[in-house]
Amino acid sequence: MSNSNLYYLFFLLLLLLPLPLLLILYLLVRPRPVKIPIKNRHVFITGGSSGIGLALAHQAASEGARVSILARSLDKLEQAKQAIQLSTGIDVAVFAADVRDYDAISKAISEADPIDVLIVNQGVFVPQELEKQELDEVKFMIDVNLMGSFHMIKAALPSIKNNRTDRGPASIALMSSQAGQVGIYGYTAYSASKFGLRGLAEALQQEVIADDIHVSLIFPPDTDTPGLVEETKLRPQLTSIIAASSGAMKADEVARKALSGIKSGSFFIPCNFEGLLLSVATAGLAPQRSYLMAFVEIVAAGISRFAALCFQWSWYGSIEKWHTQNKTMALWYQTPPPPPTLNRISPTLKLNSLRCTCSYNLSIPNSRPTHIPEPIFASVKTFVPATVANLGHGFDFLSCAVDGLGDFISLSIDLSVHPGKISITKISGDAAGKISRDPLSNCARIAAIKPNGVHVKDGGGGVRVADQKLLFLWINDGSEIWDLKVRGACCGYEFLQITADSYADHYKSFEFPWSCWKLISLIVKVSLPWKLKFWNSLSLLLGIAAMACCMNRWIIMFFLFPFILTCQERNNGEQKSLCGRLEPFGIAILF
Ligand SMILES: NC(=O)C1=CN([C@@H]2O[C@H](COP(=O)(O)OP(=O)(O)OC[C@H]3O[C@@H](n4cnc5c(N)ncnc54)[C@H](OP(=O)(O)O)[C@@H]3O)[C@@H](O)[C@H]2O)C=CC1
Ligand SMILES: CCCCCCCCCCCCCCCC(=O)[C@@H](N)CO
Repeated sequence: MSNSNLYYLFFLLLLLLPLPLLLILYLLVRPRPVKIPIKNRHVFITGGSSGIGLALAHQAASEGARVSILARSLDKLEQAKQAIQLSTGIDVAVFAADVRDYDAISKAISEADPIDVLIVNQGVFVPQELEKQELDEVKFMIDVNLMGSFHMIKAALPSIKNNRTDRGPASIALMSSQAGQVGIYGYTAYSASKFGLRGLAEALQQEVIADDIHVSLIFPPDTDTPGLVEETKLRPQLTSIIAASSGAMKADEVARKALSGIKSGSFFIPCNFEGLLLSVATAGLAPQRSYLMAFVEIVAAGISRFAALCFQWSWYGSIEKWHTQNKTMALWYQTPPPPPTLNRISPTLKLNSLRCTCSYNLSIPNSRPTHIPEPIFASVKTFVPATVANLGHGFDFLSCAVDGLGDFISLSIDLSVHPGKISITKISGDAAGKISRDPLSNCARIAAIKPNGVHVKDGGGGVRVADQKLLFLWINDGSEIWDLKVRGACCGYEFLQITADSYADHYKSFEFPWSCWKLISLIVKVSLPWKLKFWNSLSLLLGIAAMACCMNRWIIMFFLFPFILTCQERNNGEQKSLCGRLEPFGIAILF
């Protein structure tokens, strides 16, 4: 066979290579694919009175299933029942029982119809570092999330198995969490309880496959539920930071994904894109019914491990950053800084804006730690009310600090409050669009200042210069210049609004090279005739086009290289054909 044919064969093979693998996987995957209908079948949902469980109950009912829900509080169950009745017209059976009480749930199950789809969804989550967490709380999570699931399944199995062959395939779905696929800071107990469910599910699937029962594990990310609202109040900051790696979802969306996963009998049910990545990365020895997913798992194995390592790199980075900041914060509080001094450098003329501003340069003695703590807030919006609420007795002023990155916060002060006190009526923050999902990189923040004027809270500091009737704030490293704009007077303090200019921004206009450059560009702008500008732009465009052409050729050469060689061979070494003529050029570019 000639060389050129070999090349074609090679490319053909490259295209066809996946097909045999797909065929093998199609024959290989176990357990076999299955469809689990829910219409007219009995779906039993634990924790069905709130959040994800409630959303599941709603959807199952609206798809024509007979639904039962179980939870501890009868009140919440009744409310859920009414809500579902209202929206779907379907009557839901309710069972009040605690999953930790085996007898109570056995009784509930004996009263319920035979179960076709059991969704073990109840769960509790109290995030806390293990060192700080009470053992009672650890036990509580393991008891409800893991032991509770054992109780439910063991109690329900006879009801699920009963006459199964006449009733079609059944499902046992367990509500895990993405924190049940990867350990997350602050979730030692929670993650353990959810990882436990995976072992339970993998083993159980082998035990019940002969009874046509199909096990699913659902892995939601943070989901907007009453449970999550409670959880976020207690969450360590690092837990929030790391959990934010996966986008938050609505309970309805999670329920939709979960239900469709259950109906298709999937063993792993991820709920969002990050969840899909996680499921691929943690596939391990889990059963897989879908040959397509098995194919993805095999092909993406290497790259998903790489992605996982990137995530770990970023998480450990956040943890390190957080600890550094905490250490500095502690040091900061130990050594109260000497009061900063205020030097007026005003008025100054800014070349770039031709604006006359009155600036104060606040110099801070070097006795403080040089690394300035940066408080970490989830976002200005969520932080602000919390700060106001946390303002302890003795703080008579709450103000805001802005770093040099263009963040901006505005306050409204209640002028009717009598002198000596300031009452803030509104605070709004805008970190110039820079509020990111990583709170560590957010800079806008609030400082509360005690009457003696030098106390620092949350990394801010302030000084009251009584005779100038001015209250000044510094927050960052002291190298910044703050512009104070006097907009009104209140309680003897003569400002309402602070805007900040960063050091760099402020001085940019005075630095020689910068001014010089500005001057030149101004001259060029004003004096360059339009014709010249036109030819300039044209030559630039031509340059870009030429570059693009080169790039293209490079890419073409790269892919066509083997073909070019074949062409050359076909021409008996004479470089007559187009390919032949291009070849030396291609080689030149390639090397
Ligand atoms: N929300 C989230 O961000 C995520 C949640 N999950 C998991 O999803 C599941 C549901 O969470 P979510 O909807 O947020 O939680 P909610 O707190 O909103 O609802 C929990 C449900 O479980 C019930 N429940 C709690 N403890 C028991 C118990 N001991 N016995 C019986 N029922 C109980 C509750 O009712 P009652 O209090 O009346 O007993 C309620 O119906 C949990 O397993 C959770 O771990 C997974 C990933 C993310
Ligand atoms: C290839 C690798 C991809 C990696 C993606 C990583 C994403 C991990 C995020 C984990 C989020 C955990 C949320 C737990 C939510 C939860 O269960 C609590 N709210 C309690 O209910």
